[in-house]
Amino acid sequence: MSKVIVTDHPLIQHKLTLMRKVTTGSKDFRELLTEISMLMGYEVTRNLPLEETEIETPIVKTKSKVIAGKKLGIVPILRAGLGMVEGFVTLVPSARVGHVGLYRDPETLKPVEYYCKLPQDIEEREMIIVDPMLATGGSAIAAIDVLKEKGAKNIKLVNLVAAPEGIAEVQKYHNDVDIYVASIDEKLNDHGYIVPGLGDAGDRIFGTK
Ligand SMILES: O=P(O)(O)OC[C@H]1O[C@H](OP(=O)(O)OP(=O)(O)O)[C@H](O)[C@@H]1O
Ligand SMILES: O=c1cc[nH]c(=O)[nH]1
Ligand SMILES: [Mg+2]
Repeated sequence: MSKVIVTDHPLIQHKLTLMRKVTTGSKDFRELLTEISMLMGYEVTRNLPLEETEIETPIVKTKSKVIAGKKLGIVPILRAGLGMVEGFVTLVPSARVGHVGLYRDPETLKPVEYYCKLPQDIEEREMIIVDPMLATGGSAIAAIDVLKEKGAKNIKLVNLVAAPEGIAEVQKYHNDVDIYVASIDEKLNDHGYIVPGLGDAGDRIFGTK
């Protein structure tokens, strides 16, 4: 069974509270999401392998550690996932960025795919899917399906807020994918929105409502 890691660092929890507030506008919402993404990225990359390399400081020659050639790919689920990209690529500037475009049909709540562009060497990379919201789990499952079809072997999922229903669903279909979340909320409402949640993440990031 895959792991569910709740990143409960106080800074993440404080910033998430600010994001949840209905009075927080798009500018602050985006900035907070970037800051939280960096803090979550720190946890997600915790187990990257290290190797020693020879360097020279102004004082002596010495051995020091660098990340051991592990290649990363960041894949935001459009649109809302875009809000998490800057935080991750700030931490790992060499990461490639793929995009999967999915929207959730408001009636059926099923994901509809409209775009896909991924790095070519996806099978050699650790792929990190990012999306602020994991609600029914349909979008995350569809994105993981796409990555696996294109050859990805090593996938992690990073969400800000998750519903228990969505976590269970992802684990049912993809039990090899670890899930990182800042909060597991209470439930979904009748419209498939997370309660208490933070509303529609895409609309809040881009100011479309
Ligand atoms: O777990 P699910 O039930 O699939 O719901 C979660 C999805 O819904 C939202 O996207 P939305 O369809 O609102 O598209 P947007 O990002 O373009 O706003 C969110 O960003 C997730 O991708
Ligand atoms: O609560 C939710 C559920 C799906 N998508 C969102 O943006 N918010
Ligand atoms: Mg949306």
